[in-house]
Amino acid sequence: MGVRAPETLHEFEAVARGRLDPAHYGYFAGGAGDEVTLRANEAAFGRLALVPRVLRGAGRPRTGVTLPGGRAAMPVLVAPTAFHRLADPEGERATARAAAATGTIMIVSMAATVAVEEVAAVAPGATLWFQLYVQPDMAFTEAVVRRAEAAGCTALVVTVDSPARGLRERERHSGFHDLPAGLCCENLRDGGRVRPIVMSPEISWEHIGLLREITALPIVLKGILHPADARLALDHGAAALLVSNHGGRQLDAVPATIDVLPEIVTAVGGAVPVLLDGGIRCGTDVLKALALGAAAVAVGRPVVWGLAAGGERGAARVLELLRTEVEHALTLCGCASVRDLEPSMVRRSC
Ligand SMILES: Cc1cc2nc3c(=O)[nH]c(=O)nc-3n(C[C@H](O)[C@H](O)[C@H](O)COP(=O)(O)O)c2cc1C
Ligand SMILES: O=C(O)C(=O)c1ccccc1
Repeated sequence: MGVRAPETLHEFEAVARGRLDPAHYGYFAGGAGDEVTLRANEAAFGRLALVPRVLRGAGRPRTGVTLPGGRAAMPVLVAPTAFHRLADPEGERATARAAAATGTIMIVSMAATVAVEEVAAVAPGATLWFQLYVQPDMAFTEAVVRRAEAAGCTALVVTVDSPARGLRERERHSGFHDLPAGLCCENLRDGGRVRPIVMSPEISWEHIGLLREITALPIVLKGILHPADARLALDHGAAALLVSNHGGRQLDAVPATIDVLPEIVTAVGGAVPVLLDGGIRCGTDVLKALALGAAAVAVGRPVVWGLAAGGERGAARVLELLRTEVEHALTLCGCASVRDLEPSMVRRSC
């Protein structure tokens, strides 16, 4: 039997599933509650159609984008996901090298299993942003921010959809409870111990104000779904917003991200870039989000599937697949760059 290399993101998931410990697969794949939102993210893209333009003589499209935290060669970033060493022994080192090879930005999770300094050191060509859960102990939060700055991260992505952890049945049933011995959240080391990540309902806009004073890094707020919060984010000095429902892992029954994107884009009114993650599984999904006003998107699980299927090469292949699919779809839509996409090129198909 010939073993063909995976050629789509869904094929990468199938290969990863076969290679991962079932408990770890359950952790990566699962969502919260009945997984309504998890399914909705992908399904909502399926209900949208692209309407191409013709005869524009656009030439070979440029896929690059410029964002507050730097430039990316394609409008697809690596979303922050925890625990990459469960998928591959090199963990986040491999992911960062894959991101560097594709010329895109990796958002390093606060819950990474390799320290941010080491991720930066082994992937010198990578542009890294750091994802932060604000910890109630602001002195410790500041220490983590300083580490990210010193490691060379160029933006701070503050996750705001997690005042508590989502209730994840699949994770529980598949038997994932904790990291195995030898692995820990390296960015939470504090002297001789590793602190647990606290998801606190006490975190408020005041903390975002404090962060603004602590750091000069651009702050991206991740997990905005309500237009009123998008406006508050602008008032509090956010440099960009990331429309996200945490891949359906926090509150179940929230809308698919692509369905709320237009409202958020309208509320922001061009003041800052709006990014989106959740359910992006191919190049045309990327074009749909960009046409509806996203400046870029991010992918979470697909990168983990690449990593589990083939380490650094697998993760790089997933990102390269997306890059070529985006370039090809732009060509077929008559676009010279991502800036030529506009809302009239997307319609509901059912
Ligand atoms: C296994 C896993 C771990 C995640 N860990 C984090 C995290 O540490 N911090 C964070 O802000 N978001 C985390 N997320 C959410 C992702 O950043 C992102 O919002 C989501 O995965 C996007 O959906 P997608 O997987 O459909 O692309 C995680 C998601 C997954 C699947
Ligand atoms: O699993 C997650 O989605 C996540 O965000 C997380 C947060 C802290 C530790 C581990 C994972």
